Amino acid sequence: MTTTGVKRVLSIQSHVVHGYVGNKVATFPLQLLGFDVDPLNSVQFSNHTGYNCFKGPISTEKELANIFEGLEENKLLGHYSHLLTGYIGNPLFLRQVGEILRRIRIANPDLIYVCDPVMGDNGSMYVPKELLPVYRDEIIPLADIVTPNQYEVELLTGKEVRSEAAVWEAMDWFHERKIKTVVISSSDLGQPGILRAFLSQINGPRLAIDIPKQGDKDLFFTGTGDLFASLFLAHSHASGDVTEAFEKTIATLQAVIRRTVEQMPRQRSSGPVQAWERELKLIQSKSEIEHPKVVLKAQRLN
Ligand SMILES: Nc1ncnc2c1ncn2[C@@H]1O[C@H](COP(=O)(O)OP(=O)(O)O)[C@@H](O)[C@H]1O
Ligand SMILES: Cc1ncc(COP(=O)(O)O)c(C=O)c1O
Repeated sequence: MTTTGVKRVLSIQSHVVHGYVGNKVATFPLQLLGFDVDPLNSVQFSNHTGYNCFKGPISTEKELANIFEGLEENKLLGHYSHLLTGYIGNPLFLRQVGEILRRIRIANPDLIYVCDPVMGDNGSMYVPKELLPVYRDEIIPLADIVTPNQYEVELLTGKEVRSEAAVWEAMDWFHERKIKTVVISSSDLGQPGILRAFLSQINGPRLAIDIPKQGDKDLFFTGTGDLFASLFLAHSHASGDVTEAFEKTIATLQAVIRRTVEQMPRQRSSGPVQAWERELKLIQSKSEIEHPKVVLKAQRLN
């Protein structure tokens, strides 16, 4: 089956009952941007792992193989234009994703694999450390597009990334593994109040966007990386122009975060912001997902 003109994503990520991370944050934007989404849940948690506690099952590789068998026996694999993977909580499940990818690529050699190697943020891992070698040695080399954050780049390359020169060196680490497009969704390179996002393409542009940090200094958001990956998948498919895809992705993220900050139930002075108060105002941002207004432009660096 040919997937020319088909927009259908198999999205293997977390499901949370409350809040917006993983498949809960990726599905709505992809659907609004015209994609059929087939969510396959790697875990089913009560809420994301940044709350005081989280409960719920982590899927096993056997459960994944079983669901996949159903798709395969019904000859549905050729229907996918994209595979998107995010939060996965078990190394054997992740290894099974590699096997699934090989089988979907047999059915559709044009499949685009977008890998968000979700492992942690700000210097700490929130998945078992055994996932790192599986991502690094088995899964990342199979990807077309990767969207790590700064910390995940450091884990994968085994090198500190604290300067722009180090960013480009890290980009080459990915390109040497034949990954065409690498997007570092955010980095803190020491410029106060600024997050810098980077994009590099083999035989293509090297881009950076400076993002003024929204919210108080120590306020942070969860699900933004997952939202980034889903939006970038959609916009890069819609436009052959990777600069436009990068700018639109950041534009929507900024609008969602702005609304989230503005609609926080109470002011920062009344104690630390609770995890539920920081949940992204995703549904309320429908219009900015459909029609991103680009304010922050990309700088071309090559
Ligand atoms: N405090 C913030 N202010 C403005 N933008 C932010 C902020 N936090 C995250 N973002 C947006 O979210 C995107 C994803 O970044 P980030 O959340 O750091 O990724 P990850 O969740 O993978 O660590 C960034 O490109 C940026 O557009
Ligand atoms: C269950 C789950 N999925 C996904 C994520 C990834 O979130 P982010 O998009 O902020 O990287 C997290 C982070 O805490 C999580 O707990």
